[in-house]
Amino acid sequence: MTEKSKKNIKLKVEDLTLIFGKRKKEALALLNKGVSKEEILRKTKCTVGVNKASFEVREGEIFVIMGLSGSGKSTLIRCLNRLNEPTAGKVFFDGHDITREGNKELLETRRHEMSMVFQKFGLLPHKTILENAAFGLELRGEPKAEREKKALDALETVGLKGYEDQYPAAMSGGMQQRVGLARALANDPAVLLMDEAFSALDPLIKSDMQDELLQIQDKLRKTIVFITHDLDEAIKIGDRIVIMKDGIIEQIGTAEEILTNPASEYVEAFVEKVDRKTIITAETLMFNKPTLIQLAKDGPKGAIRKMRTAGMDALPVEDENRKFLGYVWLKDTLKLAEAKETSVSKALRTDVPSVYKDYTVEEMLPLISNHRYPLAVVDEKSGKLLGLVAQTSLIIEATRYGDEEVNELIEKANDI
Ligand SMILES: Nc1ncnc2c1ncn2[C@@H]1O[C@H](COP(=O)(O)OP(=O)(O)OP(=O)(O)O)[C@@H](O)[C@H]1O
Repeated sequence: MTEKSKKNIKLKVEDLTLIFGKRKKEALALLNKGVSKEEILRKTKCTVGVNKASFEVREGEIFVIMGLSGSGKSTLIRCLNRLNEPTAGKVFFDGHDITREGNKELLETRRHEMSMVFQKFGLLPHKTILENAAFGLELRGEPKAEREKKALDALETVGLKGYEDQYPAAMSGGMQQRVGLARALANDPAVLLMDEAFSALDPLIKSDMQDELLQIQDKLRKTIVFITHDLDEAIKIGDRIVIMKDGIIEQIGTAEEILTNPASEYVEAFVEKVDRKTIITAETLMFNKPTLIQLAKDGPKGAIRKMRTAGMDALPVEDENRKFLGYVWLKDTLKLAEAKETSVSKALRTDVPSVYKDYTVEEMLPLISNHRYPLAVVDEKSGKLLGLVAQTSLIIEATRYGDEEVNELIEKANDI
């Protein structure tokens, strides 16, 4: 798959279950027999918070846990640093099992390896912004000068340089959350756990914070587990997304994987209203074994044969290194054949747009208006042709679920 899948596994969660209530053992036994959450509540008065969750978080990714209220997201993230004690299952951090750590070891892990950013910021009102940002370091006993230096760096990273001496009450919600983030970053943890960190913010500030987080992530490449009930937020910031319902993981995948291949009716209903244009990419839509013309081998006659067999009046051309060169049209190629030319190079049109595999439908749509052939998808580095995206696929994706632009697009497509 992608580069990311080759990276190290930072967190591994195996069959994690958390049950609230006194009769946990009894409830767990029922759960293992397949009894439902409602039935378990009725029989034992215990609530199943998380039900046999398993997943892996890769180093350097933003892993989003998403679900409606009560689906178990907070319970699950709090199991990762054992703020909630799992009833069953394991949590591995860098290969060692956190669920077996003693109190001292656990405290070390929390202070050094995993920092949490909360929805309600959790700032101390009588401490300055600098002291708040340095608070995690103070807890772990770092000398003042060192912790202040690290806290200042972290404040700069989140765009709060110059505010060090202010107090939280003087800051807006967005700024307070930046301090919360700076405090977590100052610890330089391997993993950031963000529990609905932006949910309390106004929409515009929320969007700014998401952008900010993505920029910070570009630089720092932390492993981030991020909880949200907002699907748009999950799609915007998540490298991969988990969708939870009733404590159970319904699906894990990239936004695109989830959208193109929802694992259940629940997920399908959930993602139904998402604007697919901004998510579906060339990589998903392309057919990757297109008929093409090799400039060094195929003369006009060979090219015409290929076009007729493929039923196309234009085909892409590549050189001997499989680099995409452009297109030839049937009508031009026929003229070359008549003139007994031996190469199609005179018919080659190089002024055609090509796209990379991460281009979204939205980015590709403007390219269809004046070109009648499929769009060439080329490798960003080598220029090799990876595949072609048919214009009809673009239109189908763009117009799914009654998009308003449907008529306009179909008209455009008919014109060309
Ligand atoms: N301390 C608790 N005692 C008993 N049941 C709890 C407790 N905390 C959570 N639950 C229950 O566990 C389930 C999962 O709750 P959790 O708070 O993890 O969901 P959530 O997806 O984070 O929801 P929200 O977005 O509302 O915070 C729910 O059924 C909830 O009622």
